[in-house]
Amino acid sequence: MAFYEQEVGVLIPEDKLQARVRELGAQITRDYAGKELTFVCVLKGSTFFAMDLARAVDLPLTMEFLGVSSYQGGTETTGEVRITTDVSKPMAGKHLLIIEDIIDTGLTMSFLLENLRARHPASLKLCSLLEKPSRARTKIDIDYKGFVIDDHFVVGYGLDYGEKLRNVPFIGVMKGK
Ligand SMILES: O=P(O)(O)OC[C@H]1O[C@H](OP(=O)(O)OP(=O)(O)O)[C@H](O)[C@@H]1O
Ligand SMILES: Nc1nc2[nH]cnc2c(=O)[nH]1
Repeated sequence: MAFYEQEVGVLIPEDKLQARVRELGAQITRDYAGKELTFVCVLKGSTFFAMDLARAVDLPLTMEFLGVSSYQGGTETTGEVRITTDVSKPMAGKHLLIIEDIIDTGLTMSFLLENLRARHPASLKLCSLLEKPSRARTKIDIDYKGFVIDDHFVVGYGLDYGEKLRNVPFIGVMKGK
């Protein structure tokens, strides 16, 4: 029995996740053909998704990582978004695709879009595995979207509960919460 089975129920199973990742990868491959694409992966939550998606994109892409934190390990946003790790190169003139795990209130992405736009990229688009529209506090346009979910605090496939459970292989919900 896996360590998480007693506390985590399945919301989106692994095979459905992987199939959707392959579809998104194919779409991104078509849309960015002939362009130099840079993934801006948002730490820490998007890492599992970003690694699988990168392998599903048939283009010579560049990977950058940008750390932001606002939940501080809890289940409610603090409302204060902080950059914890910045990208390693200038972003000016590049075709950027932000890779995120979830758009919930939208506060993190609103901050990030403004921050990256100010660095004058050639283009800036957003790919998010999940969207939770019921809790949106600001409108975020998602160019590539995996799944729309109801109002659950989800875990797994990169998403944490108190910094744990990121290595659960599916998108899950906490049982009894
Ligand atoms: O739309 P919002 O309400 O702003 O929530 C979305 C953000 O919350 C999570 O990050 P978190 O601050 O928990 O950091 P982490 O990715 O390191 O877990 C998640 O990875 C998103 O970046
Ligand atoms: N783990 C986790 N982090 C989040 N950050 C914003 N929404 C969520 C969520 O549902 N789960």
